[in-house]
Amino acid sequence: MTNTIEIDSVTRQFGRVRALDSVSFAVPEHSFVGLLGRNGAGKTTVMSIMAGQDRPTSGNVTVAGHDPFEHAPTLAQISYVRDNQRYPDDYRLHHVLRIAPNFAPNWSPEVAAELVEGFRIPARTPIKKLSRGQLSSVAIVLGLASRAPITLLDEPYLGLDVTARAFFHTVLLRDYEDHPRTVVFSTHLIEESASLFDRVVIMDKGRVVLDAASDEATETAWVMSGTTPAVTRLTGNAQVLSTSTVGGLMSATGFGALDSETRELAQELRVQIVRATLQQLVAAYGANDAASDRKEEVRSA
Ligand SMILES: Nc1ncnc2c1ncn2[C@@H]1O[C@H](COP(=O)(O)OP(=O)(O)OP(=O)(O)O)[C@@H](O)[C@H]1O
Repeated sequence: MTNTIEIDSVTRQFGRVRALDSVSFAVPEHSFVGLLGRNGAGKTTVMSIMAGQDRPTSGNVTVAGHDPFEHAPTLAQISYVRDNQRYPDDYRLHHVLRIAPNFAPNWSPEVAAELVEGFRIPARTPIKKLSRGQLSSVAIVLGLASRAPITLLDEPYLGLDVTARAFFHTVLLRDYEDHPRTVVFSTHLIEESASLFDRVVIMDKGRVVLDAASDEATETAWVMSGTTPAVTRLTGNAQVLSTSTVGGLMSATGFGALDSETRELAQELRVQIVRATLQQLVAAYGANDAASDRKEEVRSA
């Protein structure tokens, strides 16, 4: 499979802050990748490098075969949605919709019209007076109606109400199926978006801590709950990412295949083992200080 985006040993230093620390991962063509992690993990930094708006301090980035920075043919293939989009003061929606197709050769007026109506974006209000959610809606209209081969969505949901988010998912999935493209999507609303992703890249403290097919990631992650001594015994040799205790009970979230012996012992000790959700997995990596010191190798269970 061809990789549309390749990030190779990328480091980005802002003064004393190392926002990205030797980050490597690839985004296969026409895949839908969830870029996840805690505040400050480095998601926006890596996305703006992919979008050609910033350059790494060291390392290499290839998008559609080129370094995207100031490379016009590559930039023309990218649609980048983030929350800091600025518009001229007197702009209203129709100004944006008139200009956008000049930058997007695959522009779909039908998708734009459907989104504008579904999001209920007011046509006459100046863009600078729109609400937070309405501003996000305008950015999403640009991001999706562009039908860019490479679509980068950085927290596109800010301020969007629950109905708007569900509507956005429906249009996004339908249009992605009809017009396949490579999508990188960063969000903190993990449960809501998990079904969209075929791959997930989890970052923490500027590093990639997990890069896997989403099914594989959750099949290999587990949550054990039971009495503290029992869970402690069972997790003795396992890779535990985070634990919490309440009274005499413990819950541990971990990653890695569990053998049949461990599962039998769990039954004996009345420890419940369930598959972790993507949200539990991301939360566990974010709570684990050791995880960002290594990148997990994914093994099938
Ligand atoms: N221009 C900058 N100057 C200094 N530090 C920066 C700059 N841009 C980002 N950082 C720092 O780099 C780190 C990564 O920031 P980034 O915005 O990539 O995180 P994020 O994962 O997108 O977070 P969030 O989920 O909160 O949006 C943070 O510690 C941030 O403070």
